[in-house]
Amino acid sequence: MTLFTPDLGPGERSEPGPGAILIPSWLNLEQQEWVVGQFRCWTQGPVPIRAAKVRGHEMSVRTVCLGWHWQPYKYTREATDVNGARVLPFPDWMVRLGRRALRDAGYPEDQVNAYTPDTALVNYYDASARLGMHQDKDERSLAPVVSLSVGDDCTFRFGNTEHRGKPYTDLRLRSGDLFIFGGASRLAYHGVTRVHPCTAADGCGLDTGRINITMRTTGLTD
Ligand SMILES: O=C(O)CCC(=O)C(=O)O
Ligand SMILES: [Fe+2]
Repeated sequence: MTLFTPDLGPGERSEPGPGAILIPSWLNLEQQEWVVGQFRCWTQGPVPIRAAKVRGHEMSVRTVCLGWHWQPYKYTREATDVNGARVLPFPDWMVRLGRRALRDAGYPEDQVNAYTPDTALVNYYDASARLGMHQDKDERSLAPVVSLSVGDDCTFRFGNTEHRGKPYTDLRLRSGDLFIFGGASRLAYHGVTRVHPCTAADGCGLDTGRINITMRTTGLTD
């Protein structure tokens, strides 16, 4: 296991894998707190936050979706595995935020402007939640996935595109960090091996646990 611990200042970009970009403290505390406020609204419904079931087993992570509802192996407009309600729309501000993420990561302006994510998976991890190694491949588009974290730190395992095993790199994602799965890393295996309780930045808006938002492009039309 390698531990990727670049000595990065806030906002400094690094590339832990080809096309994978990490920018620490990309969101400031005020923005983090605002995102947490949005999260609290999203969890109120119409589709409540829930633990998805993968092959009959509840995940330890709980998820609420925007734009399209993710259930293992597919996206639907209605949360047919929860209460049948239509998920909240994908907010315009999140499209703008996604574009700013790509711009700050160094993407060319034409790709920045073309970036139009249409779904977000918003995960909540309590202190014991984990996410096994997987690829984000239920989307038909290979547009980059933009990930934002708020709250407690986690150990994020960033692997290879072939299988769940080594080589992988363990890196610490902290409150406010931006991570992008693009280019050759778009289909890299990844997971969360642990959450580090009581490490959240003071003032981030979340007392316990961790929120992660991944915005994605489904490639689907109604
Ligand atoms: O929580 C994270 O940092 C990653 C989340 C993730 O991989 C997913 O929702 O597919
Ligand atoms: Fe993922």
